Amino acid sequence: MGRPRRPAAAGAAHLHRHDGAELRRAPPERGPRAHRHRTAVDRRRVRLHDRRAAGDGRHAGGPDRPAQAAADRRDGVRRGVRTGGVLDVAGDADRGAGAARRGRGDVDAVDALAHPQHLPRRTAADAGDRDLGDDVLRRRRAGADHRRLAARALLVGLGLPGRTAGAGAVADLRSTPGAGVEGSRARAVRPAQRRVVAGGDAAGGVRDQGAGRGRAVVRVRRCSGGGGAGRRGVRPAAAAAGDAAAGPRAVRAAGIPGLRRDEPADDVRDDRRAVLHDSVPANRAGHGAAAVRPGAGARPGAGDRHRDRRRAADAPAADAVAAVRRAAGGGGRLRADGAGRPRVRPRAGDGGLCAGRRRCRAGADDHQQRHHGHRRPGPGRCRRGGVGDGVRGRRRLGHRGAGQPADRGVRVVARRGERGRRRDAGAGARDPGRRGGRGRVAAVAGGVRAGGGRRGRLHPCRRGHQRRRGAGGRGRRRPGAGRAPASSVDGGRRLARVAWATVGIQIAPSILSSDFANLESEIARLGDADLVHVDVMDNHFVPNLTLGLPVVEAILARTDRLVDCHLMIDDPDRWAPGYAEAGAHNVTFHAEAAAAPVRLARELRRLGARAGVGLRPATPIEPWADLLPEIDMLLVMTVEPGFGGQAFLDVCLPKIRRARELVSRSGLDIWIQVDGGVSAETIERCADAGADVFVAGSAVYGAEDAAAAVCDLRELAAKAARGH
Ligand SMILES: O=C(CO)[C@H](O)[C@H](O)COP(=O)(O)O
Repeated sequence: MGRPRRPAAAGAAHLHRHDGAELRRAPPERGPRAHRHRTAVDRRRVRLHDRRAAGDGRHAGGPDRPAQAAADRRDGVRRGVRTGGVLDVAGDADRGAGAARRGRGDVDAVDALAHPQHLPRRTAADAGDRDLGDDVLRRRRAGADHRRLAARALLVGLGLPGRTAGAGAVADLRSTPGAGVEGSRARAVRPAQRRVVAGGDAAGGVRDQGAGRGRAVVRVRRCSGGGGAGRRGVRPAAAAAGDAAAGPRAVRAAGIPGLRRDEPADDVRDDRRAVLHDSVPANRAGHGAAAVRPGAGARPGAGDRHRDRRRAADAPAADAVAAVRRAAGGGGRLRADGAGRPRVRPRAGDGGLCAGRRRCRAGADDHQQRHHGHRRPGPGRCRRGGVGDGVRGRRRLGHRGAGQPADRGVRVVARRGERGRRRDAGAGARDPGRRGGRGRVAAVAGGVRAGGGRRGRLHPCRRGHQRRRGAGGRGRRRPGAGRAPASSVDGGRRLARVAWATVGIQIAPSILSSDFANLESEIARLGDADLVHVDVMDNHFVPNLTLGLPVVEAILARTDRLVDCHLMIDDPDRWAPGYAEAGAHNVTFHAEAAAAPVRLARELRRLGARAGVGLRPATPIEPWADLLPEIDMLLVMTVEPGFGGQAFLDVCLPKIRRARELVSRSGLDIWIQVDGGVSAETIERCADAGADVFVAGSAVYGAEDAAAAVCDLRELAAKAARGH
């Protein structure tokens, strides 16, 4: 038996949806049968309509909207914003208002601007309360074309779980007296003028002020706590755990038009903020608007400091938006040009001894007598003049000046009779701390050959086996130049003769093989080592766990050696800058782990470190050919990274050769470092292939005399390199 037909439409209530479609419903019949045919929404709507028709004073003359529905709608909008969007995201829309009310961002959210069919469906009950949402959406859509790329990023950002993306826009719709954008002139506007300047960051919020009073402004405010904001100032290590659960670190480019590559989640959030910010008319982009500039997001730990600097340097909001757009499109980044990287960090003193002494195996007084002709040098006499003042924690001076062509200064070997007198090279002088820099070291008969850094003479350990390396690649000995005397340990007398050398060969002992319980003394016994190689492993990128930033900071505080950080970790985009900021001389991240290597390299340089890129044995060098100008060092792994003491992989030698060819052809001065299984047996092969920085762990710390091992390795490498 069929269902009884509903009564004819005569007398039916006429309701209209917000799009104008008429809703025809049966008149409010009383009785159980009629109720069975109504949805819950229908029941409520019709009941309210009946009440209104009956002259219920509460709704007389008001919009066709029950108070509860208005509250629901407002709640929906609020939650839509909270999920990082302006309104409901597509997934929520498809699931209906209920889902939207739950305020969940959908990881697969699609671009609502590009696909209007995904705009949220609204019920008639919502129609009267659509002003805020529709207005915002309309404006967003109108402006979508010219900022499509960023808008996509925005909507990708919507897909980030609420804890991260959502926290970026904690909405707070309250009926409080209206005010403009926080920090700017407070003023009320008509509903049609509403604009969302939402986004902000984890510390930002959106407040619809005066909703329901005919005046509404969405207000950006800063607040502490909540979401990512609560992590501001927390050390990265602590934040890591939270973030691991918080959401993706990168937004996959695949399938997302406009995204050319995987983007770090943080950057996408920045883009999202920029887009939202862009919806603020220029004439209203006051201080409050500046609060949502890109980069205002809550990245924990060291990132905050970078961001704060960027923020301080940011131009007006419109410029910032443009910059972010550029960044989204072309891999650019809000950064300085990298020139004149300031790098200041505390350096430990050496108790009045020169750097050469620290590399010399002779006793302190013997060293002074033999190499300086006196028992104790005055400050500033030695190669690292000024450093050895015995003052712990003093800041290193003499940073490379802005615009200086990196490290081209020539070291000076003092002439006889000029001992202790430093020859300053003027503005082009290299940072004395950058001994291992890309420059050359030269001493020429009769005096200074070229404007060099503030150097003393070379320690004997380094003479005679240094080679010159031209800007065009691996250098040959300079024609006509004599070899440094085999034995110049004569108090400096022979230094009046020709002696030139370069710093082409560098030995970087890896503390991975040292006694971790005595790191300070283990580093102190490295003799003439150029760099201290620190292997940071996270048990994700490699199956081993070593140490992290706090230990590196401790090392930096206790040695004036140059620290070379090799980050074998996931997500270096996030963590590597912290090492640069801490004062590491060189920070190497792995090509296989970085989401945006160019951006990261630029950031590292901006922070004053050299940027290195590491390649596992199976990772080709060729894709990096065009990116060489962005980096300072290529690290060719000659073992699978993770552990010391492994056997050298000869199969990696061709890659070292190809790397050297590429670098030579580029005309750039880029170090080529080898790491893994480097020993007295293998170092010559590496040097012959073109490497110039050699990491050695077990070969140095496994030796009885670590300092002697360093000298021996250098000697072998230099000999092999001289063949070039
Ligand atoms: O990065 C490394 C391991 O992943 C180490 O630096 C390297 O292995 C040095 O150790 P050894 O010289 O003993 O091979």
